[in-house]
Amino acid sequence: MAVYTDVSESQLTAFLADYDLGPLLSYKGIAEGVENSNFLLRTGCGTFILTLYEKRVNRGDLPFFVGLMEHLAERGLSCPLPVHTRAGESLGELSGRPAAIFTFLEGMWTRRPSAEHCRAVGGAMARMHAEAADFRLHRANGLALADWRPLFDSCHGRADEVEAGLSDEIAAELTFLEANWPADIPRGIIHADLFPDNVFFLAGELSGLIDFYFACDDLLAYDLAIGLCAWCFEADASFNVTKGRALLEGYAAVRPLLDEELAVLPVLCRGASLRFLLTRLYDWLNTPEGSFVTKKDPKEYLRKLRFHRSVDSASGYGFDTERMKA
Ligand SMILES: Nc1ncnc2c1ncn2[C@@H]1O[C@H](COP(=O)(O)OP(=O)(O)O)[C@@H](O)[C@H]1O
Ligand SMILES: N[C@@H](CCOP(=O)(O)O)C(=O)O
Repeated sequence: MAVYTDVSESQLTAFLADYDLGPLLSYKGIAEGVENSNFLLRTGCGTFILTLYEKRVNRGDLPFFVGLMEHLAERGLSCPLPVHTRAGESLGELSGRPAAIFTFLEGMWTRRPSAEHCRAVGGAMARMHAEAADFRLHRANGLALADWRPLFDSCHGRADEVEAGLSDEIAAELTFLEANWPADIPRGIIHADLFPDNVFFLAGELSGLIDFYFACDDLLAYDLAIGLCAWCFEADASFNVTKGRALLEGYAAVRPLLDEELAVLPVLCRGASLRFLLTRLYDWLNTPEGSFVTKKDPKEYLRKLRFHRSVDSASGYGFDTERMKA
């Protein structure tokens, strides 16, 4: 359960006094997510999400995140909208943390993604990339290649507590990625955390995207690599090529992929795996015992990383150039 900061009824009532949302009826911590504290909030005006921003979110980035959600919603992409105070503010302070209230998005995330879910996610990701292209704000990726080594340095001494030899394996992977990371492929604003728990479906249709708090400027195909990692593996760590093909086809139907992007997909997937391996490793070693959060397993991403090392072209992810041209 991700609630790092407690909120008392009197604090919340005082916070809500700036909004036109009617009286507070109830609120409770949400048992999902790992980054921020989220509460399901019911007021006289309906159901909302209250978010208190925690460790990895910089205050200075909040206008980018909130503005991006507003921009995408204006373009017809379904995502939470910040609720404004009577004074027009979308960000405030609650229990010593930056805080905001968002509209509630109907739908549920899927625990068992099918190929059709993957196709829908690919399409939504490509639409997000296209619609965000003219968003006025920018944000460098705070978890890009250059940030992985310092993150590793902060926990490499204890990495072997998770698996023997892990420290050496990560060090070798970092060296490979630093020497082989692509540069000259299309860039833009990416979601950077489009995992199944951040995509809602309702009656079988994709109903919206949430959790834009890693969104940033980066390689568009890196978002696809994150998607392949997050959506297309089975519980036994095998890669499902049918799901991979569906995700890539769903994306390419909206924004065709360049040969240069397809060529570097295996490297981008290795990078995406290492990025989530490292943040999970850091959290695994540093989250205090007794915290109200379900820690995510770093070894899941070690297994994914090892798979990507065996792939040498986009066809290994199911991409079929002839089929896409047909
Ligand atoms: N706008 C929203 N509408 C409905 N549910 C939401 C909304 N925002 C968050 N949630 C719920 O809160 C959970 C955690 O939100 P998320 O943004 O993923 O948190 P974190 O930033 O901590 O990862 C989601 O899995 C979802 O159940
Ligand atoms: N998706 C990341 C962790 C970030 O969690 P989220 O709740 O913000 O999606 C992972 O799986 O490691």
